[in-house]
Amino acid sequence: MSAPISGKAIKRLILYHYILSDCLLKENEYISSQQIAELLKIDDSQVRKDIALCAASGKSNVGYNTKELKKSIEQLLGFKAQKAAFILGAGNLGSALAKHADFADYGLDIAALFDNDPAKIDTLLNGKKIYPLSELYHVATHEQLVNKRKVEIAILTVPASAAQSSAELLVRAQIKYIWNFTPVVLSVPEDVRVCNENLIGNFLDFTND
Ligand SMILES: NC(=O)c1ccc[n+]([C@@H]2O[C@H](COP(=O)([O-])OP(=O)(O)OC[C@H]3O[C@@H](n4cnc5c(N)ncnc54)[C@H](O)[C@@H]3O)[C@@H](O)[C@H]2O)c1
Repeated sequence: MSAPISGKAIKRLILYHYILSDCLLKENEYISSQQIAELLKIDDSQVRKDIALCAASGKSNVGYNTKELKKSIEQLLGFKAQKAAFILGAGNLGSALAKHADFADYGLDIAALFDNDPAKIDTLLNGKKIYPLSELYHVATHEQLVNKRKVEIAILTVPASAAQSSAELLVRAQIKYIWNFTPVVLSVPEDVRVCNENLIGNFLDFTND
């Protein structure tokens, strides 16, 4: 089995993918690692090392075929493999994420949303139904039995006060990956992975010179 790709490499590869998508729009057939490195203000050798992970090969003097390299990155990062997710908390953030069209391009399909506001329950958001949180287990089971897909990802955008109890419901519904936007350190079993998303942390990191 090949070694897992580091988080930093994944983030750089996604930036290369943005650049390649832009090149394709501009009908640029080739791009060199140097051009990518200059755009991102990083080392050319780093770009070549990352691209080597996709087993893509360039042509001397012209560089990489943009279409092929974009496809190789998509294969490497599994953009085409469909991954279904639930959103818990259909408020400002949860709604914005549910409407984010780009998720589908990266293989992330929002299967359903959950909330506890009676005014939101049974309404549709971007074509996806909002269920009461009490139906989480039932909807997860239905997805598995009827729609033949296991939803293992959840995006947590409830208020902080509801974060831990929601995480416990997610664990019971066999969710294995929680993308946690709440400002709460969740306590979950070891086999459940939590990614804590923190815009303020990123902002402070970025402005902390
Ligand atoms: N990670 C970040 O950088 C970042 C940025 C902004 C907001 N946040 C966090 O994201 C969360 C959502 O923020 P928002 O602005 O969308 O809030 P919001 O109030 O607009 O939305 C919260 C939603 O959760 C629902 N809700 C409340 N209690 C619930 C429960 N027990 N079960 C199910 N649903 C419940 C509410 O009805 C509402 O629809 C908050 O925890 C906030 O702190 C994080």
